[in-house]
Amino acid sequence: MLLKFLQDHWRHGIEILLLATCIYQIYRAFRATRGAQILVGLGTILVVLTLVSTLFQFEVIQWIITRAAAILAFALIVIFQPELRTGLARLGSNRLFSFSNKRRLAFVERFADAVINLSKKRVGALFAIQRGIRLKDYLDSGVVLDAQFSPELAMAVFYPKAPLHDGGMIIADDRVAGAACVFPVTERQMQDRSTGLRHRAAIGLTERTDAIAVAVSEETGGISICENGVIQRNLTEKQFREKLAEIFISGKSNNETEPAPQLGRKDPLSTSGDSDMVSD
Ligand SMILES: Nc1ncnc2c1ncn2[C@@H]1O[C@H](COP(=O)(O)OP(=O)(O)OP(=O)(O)O)[C@@H](O)[C@H]1O
Repeated sequence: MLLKFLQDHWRHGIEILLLATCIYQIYRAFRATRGAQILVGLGTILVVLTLVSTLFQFEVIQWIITRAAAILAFALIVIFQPELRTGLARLGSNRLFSFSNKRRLAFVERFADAVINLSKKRVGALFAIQRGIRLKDYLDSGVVLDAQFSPELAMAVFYPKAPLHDGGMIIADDRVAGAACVFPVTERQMQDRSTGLRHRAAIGLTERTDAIAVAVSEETGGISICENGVIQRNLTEKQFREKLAEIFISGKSNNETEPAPQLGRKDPLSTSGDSDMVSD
């Protein structure tokens, strides 16, 4: 009986699985974009209208829906062109870092040390770490460096009176690609009205790309990490190291919460001990 059912319907099963995977991947790629809510709203209206008109046989509404569908599809492509670009770029990106595991581990240690030192000294900073999607357009807005990343270099760049402190640093393949880069600021309304431009730029960049953004607040020393347009603010030193390990070493996305290996806590620039971050 069960065998017969499987024989008759295995194609449908695979079809449903394929469709569900596609819809989920498209949803994942577009969910952080500006037009996602509008699309969901429009889709819901269309589905409800179609169901109601079919159920009650409202012929005029059915006629309008069929005629309008093609025009609507074309209009949506034009209206949501920026979102489509972002979404398709995310879809094509493998979200992996192109450098080897060993180099990645060494970089994560150095990067964590750098951010924690900046935080302790309350030096404001913004980093973007490139993954699958290239950040070339944003690099063009700043100054190209192509240098080995080190906590000392990060401190020198973001030191308040340094010429390159304004803007963000782009890190690609564990090297500093450039600094003083301008990132796109999110257009979303923030629940927390105190979220300034640095943090909005971190959110904006990760909405449009698969990069990881890290911001250090000049005001409070708070460390924030941003992935897929979702910001986690005021992380403690331990939380920050764990989050980095989760992203770089276990390769988890920001919704997956399995504990990650903890990184070391050496602190080459700081004179103080291993205390946790100052929070807002
Ligand atoms: N679009 C942007 N791209 C990159 N960096 C930016 C951008 N906008 C602002 N910044 C950087 O952020 C700095 C501080 O901006 P602002 O004070 O509004 O941010 P904030 O989120 O309140 O951060 P903080 O807590 O450090 O004050 C600016 O001096 C500039 O260096």
